Amino acid sequence: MWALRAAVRPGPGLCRLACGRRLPRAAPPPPPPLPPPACPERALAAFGPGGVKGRGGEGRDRRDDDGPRSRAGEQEEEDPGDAEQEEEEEALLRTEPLLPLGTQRVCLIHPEVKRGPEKPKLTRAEWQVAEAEALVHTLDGWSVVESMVVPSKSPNGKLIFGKGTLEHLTEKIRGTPEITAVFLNVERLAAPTKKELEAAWGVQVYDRFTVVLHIFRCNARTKEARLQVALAELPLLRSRLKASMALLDGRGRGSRYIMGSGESFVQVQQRLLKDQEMKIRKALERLRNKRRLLGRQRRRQEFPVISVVGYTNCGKTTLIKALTGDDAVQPRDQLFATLDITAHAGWLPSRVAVIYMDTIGFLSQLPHSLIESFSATLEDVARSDLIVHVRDMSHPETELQKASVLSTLRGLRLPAALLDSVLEVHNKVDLVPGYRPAGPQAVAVSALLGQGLPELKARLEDAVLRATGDSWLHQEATVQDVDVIPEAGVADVTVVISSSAYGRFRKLFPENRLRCVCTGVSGSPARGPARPPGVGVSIGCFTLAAASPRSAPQCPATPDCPAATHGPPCSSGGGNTVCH
Ligand SMILES: Nc1nc2c(ncn2[C@@H]2O[C@H](COP(=O)(O)OP(=O)(O)OP(=O)(O)O)[C@@H](O)[C@H]2O)c(=O)[nH]1
Ligand SMILES: [Mg+2]
Repeated sequence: MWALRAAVRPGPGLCRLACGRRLPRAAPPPPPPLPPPACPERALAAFGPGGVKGRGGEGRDRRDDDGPRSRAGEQEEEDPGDAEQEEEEEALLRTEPLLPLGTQRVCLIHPEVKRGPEKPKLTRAEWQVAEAEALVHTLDGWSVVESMVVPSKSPNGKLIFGKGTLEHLTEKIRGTPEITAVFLNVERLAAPTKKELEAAWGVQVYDRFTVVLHIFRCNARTKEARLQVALAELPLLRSRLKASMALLDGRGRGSRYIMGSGESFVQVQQRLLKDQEMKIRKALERLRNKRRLLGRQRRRQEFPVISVVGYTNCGKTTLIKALTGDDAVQPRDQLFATLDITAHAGWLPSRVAVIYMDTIGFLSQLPHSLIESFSATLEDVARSDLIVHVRDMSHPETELQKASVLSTLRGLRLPAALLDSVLEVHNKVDLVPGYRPAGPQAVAVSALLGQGLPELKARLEDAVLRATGDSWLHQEATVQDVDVIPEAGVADVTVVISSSAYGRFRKLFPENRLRCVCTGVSGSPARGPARPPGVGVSIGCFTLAAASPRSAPQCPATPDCPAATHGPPCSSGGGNTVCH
């Protein structure tokens, strides 16, 4: 199994870093130009079903992405027991489109609340219109022919417009034959309101929920994301059922029983939807359990994980592409291009291998059921070592976007330390001439042009080391030598450390992948050149998966030191032990 080769950045800065919770991975001093990870896909094999992108891009038409890039996914497919489940899960996914295919010329109506508690803060109507237009443009063949901001007292109520406004709108829409549909920029339209407006305007009327859901449906590729969309769609199906029920009732046919079953048509439909919901939830739970399991494997492999979050279209994927050099990653200028959490291997300056997690973008007023169904996907964010919050500094609503992202992050109930250590990356500064971040907390970059990346990488490294406690040995001991053994997937770090510090080290990192192999007493080593007496203990650290500390037999000479599987047996004396 591949493992991290090196992790500790040499230099005085490390001494300041506090001790953390993970095993240090040491790196050889002055790092040579960095090669890409020798086997990143193996490293990435620990990622969830369909959630792995070793080298690969994104594309809305690539529904088979669960496969080749996800080793975990491949394994699942190989298991014949899974075939039946896969079939069942496929059956739960609806295929008919939510919105009509082909060209649509849309009239965008944005109801604006001018005062009162429903008046949105930190934003302006024209920005909200711009975002709604971007949503429409995300749809293939859809364009906006007319955008209108219309006063409204209660955009989310049953009566969105006053009588006069409604008449004016009806006249406008009916008098513009190019308009084939209306996008009413409200979160959800009640079924009767939708019906009423469609009858008045003579075209289909869509709300934000339906449009966003449709985009999600188009962009979801992994099974989990697709099932999440299917779950989020259920309220829509229920309200459609309600509407058709009202219609049937109007004709006096709503309560007719089917073939003596004791259930009316509507009751049958409701039951089927309930069954459907239960099955989707079960299937999602199955997939999530797999993802959690794989997440645990990933943590065992000790790769620091950096989650890249931010408002949709802020440049998350572009940044990951720039940081990893993965040419196959395909950022796209559209909202919700990324819907599945994907993992990408990269290297920090001192050859610390890290995993970047690309995440779904946030959106203000994201429909509730969508947030709910996708929140599990964001579980991975909660388990990362560091969160990078990417912001589009060229966007007029950048502050609102930040507020929206932070409120979503807070809703994820992240560990306080993780939330406090969020690193802000101010992106797209090439579009804001002379931009300087206000405080030292943020790093300004242009992911597209590669500006500011060296500083960002250095900051990431500091933050990762701080978070993972990699600095421990550098702080508490003197690192003398680092011997990287790539074929074994380990690094052998020799340090000089006092017995008491060594004891603390073993206490602090009981679950680590470290294996120390004792070879002799300092001053009279069993192997290698003599060391000055009283210097301390040299520890050979075998990082990551290749070592299996739990199964290693105990060293006969030093009870707290697992014995070597190679090299001479260790010995101790004079209060010191020499280990390799
Ligand atoms: N000018 C400029 N454009 C950028 C920069 N970074 C990203 N972009 C552009 O912004 C658009 C969106 O980039 P993505 O990386 O797909 O954004 P994202 O945050 O991953 O978007 P979603 O996955 O949809 O949430 C693309 O057209 C990028 O080329 C930058 O630094 N400067
Ligand atoms: Mg993206």
